[in-house]
Amino acid sequence: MGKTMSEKILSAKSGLDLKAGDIAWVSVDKAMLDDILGPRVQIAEHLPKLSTGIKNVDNVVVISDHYTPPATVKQAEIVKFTRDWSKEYGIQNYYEFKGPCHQVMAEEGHVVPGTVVLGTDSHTCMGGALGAFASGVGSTEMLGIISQGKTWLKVPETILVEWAGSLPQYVMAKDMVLHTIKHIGHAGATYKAIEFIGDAIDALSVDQRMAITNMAVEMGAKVGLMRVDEKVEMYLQDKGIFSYEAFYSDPDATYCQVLRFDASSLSPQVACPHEVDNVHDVRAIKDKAIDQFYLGSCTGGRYSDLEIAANIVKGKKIAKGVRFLVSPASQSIWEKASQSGVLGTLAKSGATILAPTCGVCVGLHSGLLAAKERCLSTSNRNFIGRMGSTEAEIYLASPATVAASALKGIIADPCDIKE
Ligand SMILES: CC(C)[C@H](C(=O)O)[C@@H](O)C(=O)O
Ligand code: SF4
Repeated sequence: MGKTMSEKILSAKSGLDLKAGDIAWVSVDKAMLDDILGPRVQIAEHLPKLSTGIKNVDNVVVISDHYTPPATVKQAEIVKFTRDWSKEYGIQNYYEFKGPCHQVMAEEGHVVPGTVVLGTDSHTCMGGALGAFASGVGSTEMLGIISQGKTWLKVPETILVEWAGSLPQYVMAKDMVLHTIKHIGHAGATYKAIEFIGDAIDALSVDQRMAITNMAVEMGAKVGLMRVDEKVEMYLQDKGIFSYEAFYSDPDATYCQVLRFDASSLSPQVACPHEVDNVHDVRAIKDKAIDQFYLGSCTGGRYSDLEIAANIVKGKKIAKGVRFLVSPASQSIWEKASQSGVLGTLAKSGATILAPTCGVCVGLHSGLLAAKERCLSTSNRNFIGRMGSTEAEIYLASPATVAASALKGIIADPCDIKE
């Protein structure tokens, strides 16, 4: 009987012939610790008690991203602690102020097809766009991983999601994943793998594919996987990565569920307060007044996100009285968007450009919402209190929808744009 990508990757990393449901010790190729759930939580305290220390520091990546730039002394202390801990243990792969960890992991070449990448952040699953078994784990589990170089995992069953057809103009990958979440639900894929295939997936850039795998966890999924194709190969070559073993699901692999969608008939989607699966067509919600628009995060702050937003606002001004915050998902995206003029176009429209950070997305600093305010955001979570006041409302949408809406100060359908 054929195997899925998950079964093949975990079989290779365990040395066993595994199938969905099996539990096995699996070697971990890259362990990512972020500043919020990394060293400062149990790990620094208990690691010295383990005779092993860190099994292989080359496999450990530490990224300060939630508290950078620090907005309080406490946050600065956490970043300093994370930095000092990494230095004490000789960890070369330490990054700070570079942007959200998942974007940094991909950009710095730490996510490789056919490998197991585990991180102390739930959106680690974004790495599945590069054909890696990438997933979030807790701090205690991470302590075991860095000291043993392995962990035990149950091989997940796989839900196959096929997106056929081709996206209409201004309909994006974010709309595809919001529509998928609407059908599967915020817990419908608990401990499953979701494999995304189809012409509309293949047509996406790697940047855009990452918006989809990033939100696999918003359906409860362990991993979100996509095939390694020539676009992924080019992305990796650009990072100097040429040798790896990519795995592909067999034609006769077994799936626990198969969902098929048509991208050609998809319209812009929006997740309404206060659940990520409270998804509706924008045209059913539009005209709702919005106070703050946010273009950023590891879900919607990549270059192609900024570029489509800049193309929409070019030569225009955002609505009076609203805020349009833009935070590139990494330092290198910031540089590229600065050099290309994309950031300048956004700024000229009235956007406020912020440093690459998690802060706005997770309500730790920058862009906090006051009571009764509404935010339309390209990020991935909209639960109560996520971005500031518990009396604020957060709507999740694509970069095109956020940009088109910022021009009007209300939720607007980008497909209504007159060229
Ligand atoms: C690390 C943690 C605070 C959280 C996560 O694990 O995803 C955060 O990054 C988020 O997006 O909610
Ligand atoms: S940008 Fe948001 S979703 Fe991504 S890692 Fe940071 S806090 Fe989490």
